[in-house]
Amino acid sequence: MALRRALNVAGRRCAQRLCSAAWGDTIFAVSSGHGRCGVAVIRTSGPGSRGALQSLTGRPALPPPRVLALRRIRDPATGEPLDRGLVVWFQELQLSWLLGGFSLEFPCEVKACHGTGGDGVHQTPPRQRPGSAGPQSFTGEDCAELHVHGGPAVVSGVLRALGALPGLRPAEPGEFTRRAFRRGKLDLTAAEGLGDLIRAETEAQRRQALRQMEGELGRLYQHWSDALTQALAHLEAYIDFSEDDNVEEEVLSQVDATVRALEREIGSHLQDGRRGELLRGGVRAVIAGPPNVGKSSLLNLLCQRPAAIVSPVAGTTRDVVEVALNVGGYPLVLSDTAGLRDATDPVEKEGVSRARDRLQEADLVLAVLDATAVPTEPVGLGAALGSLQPPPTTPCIMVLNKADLLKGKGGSLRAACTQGHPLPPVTLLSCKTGEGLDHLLALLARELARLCGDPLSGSPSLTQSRHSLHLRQCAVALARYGRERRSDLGLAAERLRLARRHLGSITGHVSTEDILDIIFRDFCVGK
Ligand SMILES: Nc1nc2c(ncn2[C@@H]2O[C@H](COP(=O)(O)OP(=O)(O)OP(=O)(O)O)[C@@H](O)[C@H]2O)c(=O)[nH]1
Ligand SMILES: [K+]
Ligand SMILES: [Mg+2]
Repeated sequence: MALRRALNVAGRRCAQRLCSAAWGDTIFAVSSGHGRCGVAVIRTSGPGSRGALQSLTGRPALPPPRVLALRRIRDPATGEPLDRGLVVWFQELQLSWLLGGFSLEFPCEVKACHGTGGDGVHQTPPRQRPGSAGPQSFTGEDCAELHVHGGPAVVSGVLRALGALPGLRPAEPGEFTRRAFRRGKLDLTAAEGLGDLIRAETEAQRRQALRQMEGELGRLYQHWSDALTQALAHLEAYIDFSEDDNVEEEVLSQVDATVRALEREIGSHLQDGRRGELLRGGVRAVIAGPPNVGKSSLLNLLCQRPAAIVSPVAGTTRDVVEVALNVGGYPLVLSDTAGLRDATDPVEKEGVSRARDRLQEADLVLAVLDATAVPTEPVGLGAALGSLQPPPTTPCIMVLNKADLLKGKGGSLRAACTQGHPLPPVTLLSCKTGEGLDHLLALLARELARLCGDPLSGSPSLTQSRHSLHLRQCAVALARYGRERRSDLGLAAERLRLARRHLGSITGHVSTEDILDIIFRDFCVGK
C-alpha cells in the first residue's frame, strides 16, 4: 500500500516534470558581460537547451554532461560557420533519479507542485543537499554553455541563431538565478549574496558576499525558523491535549525558554551597528569644515585625481562631489561639501544647506580645519570641531590641514593631537606636500574596519534592510508571545506563526512575486 502510494507520488512528479519540460520556455543570454573580450560565455537554460546545442553544433550526440568539448558552431538556418569554441552541457534529468533517487529534493516547478495561493505566496521546495541526486546545473534545468570568441559579430551571430530556434527567448535580468531559486537550488539570501558578489568592488565586500552566497546567513535564519517550528508544534500539542493530561506543564516552559533564547539571539544580531549593510553599500564619509581649509584638496588627494575644483577663493565648492574609494579593502563613498559658514549668496547658501544635510546622513565625518588657525590645546580643538556641529553619535576623524605652513606652532599642536580623549582621532596633514597622508589612511582604515567588522569572523552579518525589517517584525511577534502567553494561548501561538512567517520571508520560503521582482530586478542579464 505504502509502496503503491510512493510510486504514485513518484509517477505524478515525473509527469509534472515532463509536462513542465515540454511547456517551459528556454532562455539564453551572454553571461560573461558585454563588450569585446577574449572569450564570451553564452548560456541557455530550459528544456530546449539540448536541441539548441544539437542544432548549433550540427551533431545529435552531446558531449558527456559537465565536460568541455571543442565544436564548430554554425547557424542552423544557413549552415554558415559562426565560430569554433568550447561547449558544455548540463543535464537536468539523471538516470540515478529514475533508479530510486526520488526524494524531497526532487526538483519541480514550484508553481506546478505547490501552486500559488490566491495571494501569490510561494512555498519553495527545500534546498538541495550538495551531492544529492538532482539536476547538476546552476538553474536546476537543462543548461548549455557556448564559450565563443568574444568579438561582437561572433556573439551577436550566436545570439541571433539561438533566438531563431523555436521556444528560445532572451533572458530577463536575473532570470537564471530566479529559476535556480524556484527550483530550490538556493534560498533568497544566497541569491542576494550572489548578486552582491557580482557587484563586490573590494575584498571585504567579496568576503561577505561569498559567505552569504554559500548559505551561512540563510542557515542561521533557517536554524531559528526550525527552532520556532518545533516550539510551535509543542505549543499546539499542549493546547490540543493538555486537558487529557497527556502533555506535561514542562512543555510550556520549554517553549517559553526557546522563544526567549530566540529573542535574545535575534536582538543581538540586529544590534550589529549595521556592519553588514555598511560593508555592502559602502561607508558614507563626508568631508566637512569651514571654507578654504582644503576640503576639496583632500578629496582630490585621496582619489588621486582632480575630481573637485580647488581655488584660493573661499566658497568654491557648492554641489556635493562624490567619489567611491577602496581603503584597505573596505568601500568608502567620500563626499566633498561646501564650506560651512553663514553665506549670503543664494547659490552658496544652497550649497551650505546641502552640506549640512550630508553631514546628518554621514556614517563617518572627516572634519577638516586649518592647522594654522586652530588653538593648540585639546579643549580649544574640541571647541573648533564643535562649531561644525557634526551629529554627536557619528564617528569622526579630525584633519588639521596645511601643516606645511605651521612654523613654531607645529610641536605643541602635534602634542595636542596625541592626547586622545576627549578628542576623536586627530591628524596633521598637508595636502600640498602629502605629509601625514599615510597616518590619515591608517586612521581611515581603522575606522572602516571598526564600522564594517571582519566579514569572516563571528556570525554572518545582516546585509540588507529587507532582512532587518523582517527580523524586527519577528522580534516584535516574539515579544508579544511573551505578553499574551498567560492570557490567551491561542493568540500566543498565532504570534509564533507570524514570527516564523517573517523568518521565511527573508529566506524566501514564504515569498510573493512582487518581492521577487524587486530582488531579481537588480541582477544583470545572464545571471
Ligand atoms: N599651503 C597649503 N595650501 C593648501 C593646502 N591644501 C589646500 N591648500 C590651498 O588652500 C586653498 C583652498 O583649497 P580648497 O581645496 O579649494 O579648499 P576648500 O576647503 O575646498 O574650499 P571651499 O570649497 O571654498 O570651502 C587652495 O588655494 C589650495 O591650494 C595645504 O596643505 N597647504
Ligand atoms: K576654495
Ligand atoms: Mg571645496
